[in-house]
Parts: sequence; C-alpha cells; structure tokens
Amino acid sequence: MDILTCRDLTLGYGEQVLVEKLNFQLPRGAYLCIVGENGAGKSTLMRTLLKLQEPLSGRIWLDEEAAAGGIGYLPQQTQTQRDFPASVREIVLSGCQARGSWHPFYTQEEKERAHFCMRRLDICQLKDCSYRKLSGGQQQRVLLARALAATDQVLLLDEPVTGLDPKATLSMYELVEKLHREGISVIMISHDVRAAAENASHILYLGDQVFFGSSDAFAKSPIGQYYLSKGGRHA
Ligand SMILES: Nc1ncnc2c1ncn2[C@@H]1O[C@H](COP(=O)(O)OP(=O)(O)OP(=O)(O)O)[C@@H](O)[C@H]1O
Repeated sequence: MDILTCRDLTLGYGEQVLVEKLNFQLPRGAYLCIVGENGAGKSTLMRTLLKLQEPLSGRIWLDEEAAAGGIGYLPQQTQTQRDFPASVREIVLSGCQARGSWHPFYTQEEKERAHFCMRRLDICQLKDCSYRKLSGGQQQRVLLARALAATDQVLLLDEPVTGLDPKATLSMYELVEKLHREGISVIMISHDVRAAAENASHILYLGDQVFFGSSDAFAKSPIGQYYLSKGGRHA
C-alpha cells in the first residue's frame, strides 16, 4: 500500500518550471529524504503536498487513511518564529489544532495527547519553559513534538537540522528514526546527502537530473555516487 503518489507532477511559478512530469509511489511506512540543488523545488513540492500551493499540472496525493489521520508538518524556521513568545506546552498543544475542528479551549484529550508527544520526545522537563529561551536543538525537538501532536501517520519535515550543531543534529536524526521505527511515515527535506542515504529508506533527488528509488539504489546510481564520494553535502 502506498502512502504518497505523484502522477505527472509539474511544479513551478508562472513560466518558471522547476520539476517536470514527476512520477513515483512511496510505500506506507517509508522514510523519504528529498535532496537536491538549491532552488530545485524541494520546499515547493512539500507545500504542494500540503495543498498550500497548486501544481502547474499533474497530481500529488496522500492515501485517504493517512490524510484522515492528519499531517504533522515542521516548516523551515525564520528568526521571528524562533522568538515566538509562548511556553513549550502551548506550542506542542497548538499542533492538536491541525487534527480537527477549531474550538476556543483545548479538550482534555488534546492536553493528554500533547503530554504524550512531549514524553515521546523527552521534553516534559521543558514544558513550562519559554520557547524563545531554548537552544536551537531544543526548539527543533519542541517543533517535532508539535508536528507529532498533529498526526498518527505522516510527518513532513523541512530541513529540521539546519543551524544545529553536530550533537543536536545527531540527536534529531535519532528521534526521527525512532518515530519511523514506531510506524510513522517520514518525508524530510535534507541538505545532507550522506545522512539521507544512511537514514532514509527512499531518496528523491531533484535537480538537473531527477532520481527516485531506494537508498541502496541511490547509493549505486551515478548521481548518488557523485555526491557520496564528495562527502555528502551540496551548496
Ligand atoms: N511564491 C513564489 N513565487 C515565485 N517563485 C518562487 C516562490 N517560492 C519559491 N519560488 C522560487 O522557486 C524556486 C524553488 O524554490 P524552493 O524553495 O521550492 O526550492 P528548494 O529546492 O526548497 O531550495 P533550497 O534548497 O534553497 O531551500 C526558487 O527559485 C524560488 O525563488
């Protein structure tokens, strides 16, 4: 059973075509890393999947059960968002709003869900702290808990380790891997090709060339070998 399907998907803005006639199917329970050149359309693809943007043509969709279970989204952070004046608990709770109809107060069930997500990501001790006073690594953990509060099925993560030091980066990768092992499908944009090839089950490479397949197949492909032999990062 597939969780994500792309059919002849063409993405871009006006006359500018970024991705042309993309076709792939991602199996349920997969961990997909989207890698590729700057400006290749990785975030545009994620925004299209979230229905925040229309494709130029073609379709991309999640299977019905996954869509009904909610989508957890961790967007790229701007400086203003890093200074957001709220407690950790409030931020994680706000993820529950993505799951159902809006109401003025959080229900007991939502409060329990937020607490469960904080426990899963080991941030209960931070729950009353101000989000803006946390380290970058702690903030990303909080945002991952928020994304998790929104879903039982699928997490979309847009460059979740950008700006983190090596230790916090490793810890973030371990958390994502743990959630994946627990049955959540993961779709993550990454700039670290080596880490992507090591951690993910599938790779989508966007750029002058396009690749979709298993991480093993990527490592053996010309584009995979090119980046992996160069140390794994691109500009
Ligand atoms: N709303 C928009 N209107 C017009 N052009 C846009 C819009 N959003 C993005 N673009 C352009 O589309 C291209 C692809 O952007 P996108 O953010 O999807 O790339 P990306 O692969 O995620 O890049 P990066 O690796 O740098 O984050 C860029 O040239 C960008 O300037």
